[in-house]
Amino acid sequence: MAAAAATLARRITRSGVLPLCRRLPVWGRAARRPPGLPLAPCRAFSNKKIQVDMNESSGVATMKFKSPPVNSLNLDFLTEFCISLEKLENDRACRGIIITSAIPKIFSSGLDITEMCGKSTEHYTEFWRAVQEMWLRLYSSNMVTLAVVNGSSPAGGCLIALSCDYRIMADNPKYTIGLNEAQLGIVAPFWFKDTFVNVVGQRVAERSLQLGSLYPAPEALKFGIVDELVPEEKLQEKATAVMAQWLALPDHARQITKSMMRKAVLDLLVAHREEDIKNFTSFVSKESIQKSLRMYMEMLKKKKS
Ligand SMILES: CCCCCC/C=C/CC(=O)SCCNC(=O)CCNC(=O)[C@H](O)C(C)(C)COP(=O)(O)OP(=O)(O)OC[C@H]1O[C@@H](n2cnc3c(N)ncnc32)[C@H](O)[C@@H]1OP(=O)(O)O
Repeated sequence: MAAAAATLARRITRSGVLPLCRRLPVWGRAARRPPGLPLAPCRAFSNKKIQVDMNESSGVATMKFKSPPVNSLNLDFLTEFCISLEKLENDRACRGIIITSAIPKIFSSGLDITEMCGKSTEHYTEFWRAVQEMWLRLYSSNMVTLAVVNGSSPAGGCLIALSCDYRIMADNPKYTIGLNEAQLGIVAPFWFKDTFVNVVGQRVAERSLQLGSLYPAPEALKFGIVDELVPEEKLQEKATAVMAQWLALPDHARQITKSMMRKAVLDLLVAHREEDIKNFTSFVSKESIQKSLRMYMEMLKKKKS
C-alpha cells in the first residue's frame, strides 16, 4: 500500500492531474457487452477501509466507506480511496460510481485531525499531498460520481460529496453537512472554497465558510449543498434511478462538459500544488493552530461524557 501511494504521489508530482487523454470519452462503455450474453456477475474488491462492489451489468460501482468509528480521512484511507478510484477509472466496464458509507449515521467526519496534530513536517507534507490527490482524482473523474450522504458529513467529508456530480442526502435533520473548518480555527484551502462556490455560488459559500456552518439536511437542501433529500430506506433505490438517468446519455458529451466546467479549478491546484503543501505545513505547524486542533479534539471527547 505504501509503495502504491508513493507511486501515485510521484506520478502526480511529475505530471499534475492524470492527463485527460488517458481518459478518453467513450460512448456507453458498459453497453459494449455483446447482446444475448448472460449478465456478468458482480465483482468486488475490498481493502481495509473501503469496500468496492462493481456491478458489471449496469457499469456502476459502489464504494462504501467502512472505517470505524467515523470514516475519518487518514493517510491509509486516502491512499485506499485513490487506488480504488484509479482501478475503477481504468476499468472500461465502469461508467459510474456511487460513494456512500457503511457506518451508521456517519458519511465521513472529514480529515483525520490526529494526522494534523503533533507530527513532523514530512508527515504533514505526505498527508496533504494525499488529500490533494484524492480531490484531484475525484473532481476530475470521467465517471459519473454520485454521493449518497447517509450520515453526517463535515469538512473533508463534505468536500468528497461536493466533488461528486450529484448529491443525495438522507432526510434526517440530525445529519449535518458543511465546510466547518472555521469552527476549528483553520481555513478551508482555496480549492475547497472553489469546489464549494461551483456548487452553491459565491454568496452562500462566503457566508457558510466564514461561519463554518454545518447544515442539517433540510437546510443543506435549501442552500443547494445537496440536490435531493430521500428517506434513508429509499436511498439505494433513488441512487440507482439517478445513476440510470445520468448514464442514459452518451459518455463523451457529459465528460467533455464536466471537464470544461471543472478545468479551471483543477488547473489552479495543479499549478500551485507545491505552494499549497508549503502553506498547509507551515500553517498547521504553528503552535496556535496546534492548540486549536488539540482543544477541538478535547471538546469532541468531552461531548461524550
Ligand atoms: C492552509 C491550511 C489549510 C488547513 C485546512 C485543513 C482542512 C481540514 C478539513 C477537515 O476535514 S478538518 C476535520 C473536521 N471534522 C470535524 O470537525 C468533525 C468532528 N467530528 C464530529 O463532529 C463528530 O465526531 C461526528 C463526525 C459528527 C460523529 O459524532 P459521534 O457522536 O457519532 O462520534 P464522536 O463520539 O464525536 O466521535 C467518535 C470518535 O471519533 C473521533 N473523531 C471524530 N471526528 C474525528 C476526526 N475528524 N478526526 C479524528 N478523530 C475524530 C472522536 O474524537 C471520537 O474519538 P474517541 O477516541 O472515541 O473519543
